[in-house]
Amino acid sequence: MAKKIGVTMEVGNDGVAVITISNPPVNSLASPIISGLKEKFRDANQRIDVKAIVLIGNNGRFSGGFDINVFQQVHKTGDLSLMPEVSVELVCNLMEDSRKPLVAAVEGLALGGGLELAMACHARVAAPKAQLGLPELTLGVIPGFGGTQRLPRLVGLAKATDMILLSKSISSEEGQKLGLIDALVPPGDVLSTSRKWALDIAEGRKPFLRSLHRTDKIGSLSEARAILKTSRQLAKKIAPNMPQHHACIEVIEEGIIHGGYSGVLKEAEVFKQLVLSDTAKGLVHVFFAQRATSKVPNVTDVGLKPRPIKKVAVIGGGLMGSGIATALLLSNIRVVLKEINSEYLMKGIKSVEANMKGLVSRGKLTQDKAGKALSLFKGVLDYTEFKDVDMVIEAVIENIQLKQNIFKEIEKVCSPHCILASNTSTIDLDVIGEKTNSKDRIVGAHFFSPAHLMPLLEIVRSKNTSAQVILDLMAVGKAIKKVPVVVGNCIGFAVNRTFFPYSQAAHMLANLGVDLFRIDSVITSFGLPLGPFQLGDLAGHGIGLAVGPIYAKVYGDRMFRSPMTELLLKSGRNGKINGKGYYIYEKGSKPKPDPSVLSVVEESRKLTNIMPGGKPISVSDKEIVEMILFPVVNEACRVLDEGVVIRASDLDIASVLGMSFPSYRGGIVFWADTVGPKYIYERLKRLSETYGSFFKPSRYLEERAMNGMLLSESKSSRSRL
Ligand SMILES: C[C@H](O)CC(=O)SCCNC(=O)CCNC(=O)[C@H](O)C(C)(C)COP(=O)(O)OP(=O)(O)OC[C@H]1O[C@@H](n2cnc3c(N)ncnc32)[C@H](O)[C@@H]1OP(=O)(O)O
Ligand SMILES: NC(=O)c1ccc[n+]([C@@H]2O[C@H](COP(=O)([O-])OP(=O)(O)OC[C@H]3O[C@@H](n4cnc5c(N)ncnc54)[C@H](O)[C@@H]3O)[C@@H](O)[C@H]2O)c1
Repeated sequence: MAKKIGVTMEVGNDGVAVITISNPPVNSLASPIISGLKEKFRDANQRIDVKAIVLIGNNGRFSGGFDINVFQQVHKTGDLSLMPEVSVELVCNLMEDSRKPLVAAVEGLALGGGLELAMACHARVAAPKAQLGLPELTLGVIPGFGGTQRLPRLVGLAKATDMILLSKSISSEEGQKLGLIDALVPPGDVLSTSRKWALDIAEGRKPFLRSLHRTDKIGSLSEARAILKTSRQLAKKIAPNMPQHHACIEVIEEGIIHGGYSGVLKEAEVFKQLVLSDTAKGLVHVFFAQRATSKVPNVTDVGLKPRPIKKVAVIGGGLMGSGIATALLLSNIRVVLKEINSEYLMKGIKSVEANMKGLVSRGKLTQDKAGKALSLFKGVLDYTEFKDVDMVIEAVIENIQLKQNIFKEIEKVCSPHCILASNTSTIDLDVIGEKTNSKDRIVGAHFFSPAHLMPLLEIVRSKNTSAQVILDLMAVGKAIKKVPVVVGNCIGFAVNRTFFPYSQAAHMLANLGVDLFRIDSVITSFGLPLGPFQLGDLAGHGIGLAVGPIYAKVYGDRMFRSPMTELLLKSGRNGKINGKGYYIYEKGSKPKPDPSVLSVVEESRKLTNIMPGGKPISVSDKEIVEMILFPVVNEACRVLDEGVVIRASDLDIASVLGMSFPSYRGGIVFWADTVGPKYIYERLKRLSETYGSFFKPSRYLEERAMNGMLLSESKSSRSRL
């Protein structure tokens, strides 16, 4: 059925014109909606039978804001004229300055431009639990329909800057306490109350308030300056590489000093500059890339329905199993946790409890909800409880035989519809399921540590996994608030495989004489939260040593073998776990670079002996970024070439959510396309001539560079999924 897009107006016998936005699913403000709104407001203002106006969104959602597809079109074409003029003509002239009162009837959500339209009305009536916010900064822009000026005037400057800079939405209940919402009424009464409110304003029983004209919540100039100073410090901390946070504060300040209308004009100007920034391009790409992961050919488009998953068994209560159990419990899924003996079981149960406690102490979970989640949890030492579980997630130590035996056992005790998932990081799923007759039910559920916090879930599909099982796991992933990305079966899957050259390149640079703390600092300035050495400390060097040979077996032709990890472990440094790695870890303080680790580095340098002429190489910060991240791009090319991901943007999302690659750079492939495949190819070629095959450009990269194609272009990519 075609989507019904448009704006309608109906005038009732009471003289109230109800203007309705219809653009499923979120009533986004696409161009026809904006022109429709202009037309209807003009019409309502001219008609003598209209005394007052109510603005509402169709199907219980006010509006999800400006149509983000338009940003994407502007990015593709560079044509800013695609952005309609809204903030003055529609929002100020036709709405806020209208002679007839205007009330917003807010249901479901009012986000971005949606909330901005509501704030231009003369009152707001809302249903309970509606979501209100200005999330524009997450898209690399600032609110552009007057939100930077009206929100501070309605809720106060401190709260408004907090909501805008952190893109935090609030509920309509909180909105009412703050003064953003004038009345909170049951869902069925929103429209009737709004009509009455609009008439009350028209007939002088309620005040005719124009948000932009208000000053009562702004405070004195010195108070405002103090708040903006704190906001600038916050922006520097949370978004050092992004322009929109600072730009937004400047725009808010303009309105404080020179008045709201002046602020609106500056807002429109800055908004247009930011739409074309690289940051906006990256973040808008990530917005759509994340949603695209829900579309899996032959899985989500063949009429299958996800089956309900109510009870899950987790085998292994170590680091991963306890995190996975926590994530499931938090979404009200019953969990049985199986361990090998009561001591380990108690440890696993305590870890789950500690995870919950951590969330409560950080204000992310109420004590009540934690208690409810734990009431769904049971520890076991045998398979009795497995007979009625809908899914098993195996998270025992990385041992092929052990996993094979476990799958053989659970196949016998679980029901024939039960999904059999493994959280393995490195073992081929076909091998894990080798001893079973249920290969279609075997699937990888690859979580990232800590599993209850990290947002990515790689769903690993073997050649036998059924579409129904993939769909069910996608639904569970969403239910536990992860972003599921379906990937193919290979060593390292999509994320760990793409990023295995990350630490190896760092080791090569360190062995070439570059200071390892400088490497970490250059990479964090680029935007990754941890440099490769600190990341190694966090994961634990024992894991690095165990996994190395597995990768070497398959990708040996492009590995840099460094003795540094082994030397590090020999010197008693296993990273954060034992308080000592490249950095020193002390409770309550930030990791400190440990100068005494340099003797380990020196020893490694002697053994590898790769410094040209025995002297440290001299490299710029830019070269460090390239030498570390271009090999990652090179591996990403192989992942695309082999069809390990369905589309390039899936790898972008996986890199952002699994490796914390900066979202404002759009993910690993998007960033590489911004830099240019030809440039990356030429740099890698030069590097491979100097430093060997670790840097050798892949065939896919070479082809794209030679043909002037982007890495993300799908022409020759062959998905194996
Ligand atoms: C000038 C102004 O100041 C500028 C702006 O207003 S910029 C826009 C500000 N608004 C936003 O950032 C809100 C973005 N949207 C969201 O956060 C969420 O989509 C939501 C909370 C509205 C709904 O979430 P949810 O129900 O989980 O649905 P979700 O899957 O995200 O979206 C449903 C569909 O609507 C689309 N959509 C959501 N918001 C959209 C928007 N503002 N524009 C265009 N499409 C949008 C999604 O792309 C998705 O499309 P698909 O089905 O084809 O993949
Ligand atoms: N550590 C990570 O960052 C990470 C990330 C993703 C995936 N993984 C994978 O997750 C799995 C578990 O890793 P981990 O780091 O949690 O290991 P871990 O050593 O912390 O925990 C493993 C647990 O499994 C238990 N166990 C062993 N045999 C068992 C059996 N027969 N029945 C029940 N319990 C049994 C052990 O007692 C132990 O508590 C591995 O396959 C690993 O590759 C690890």
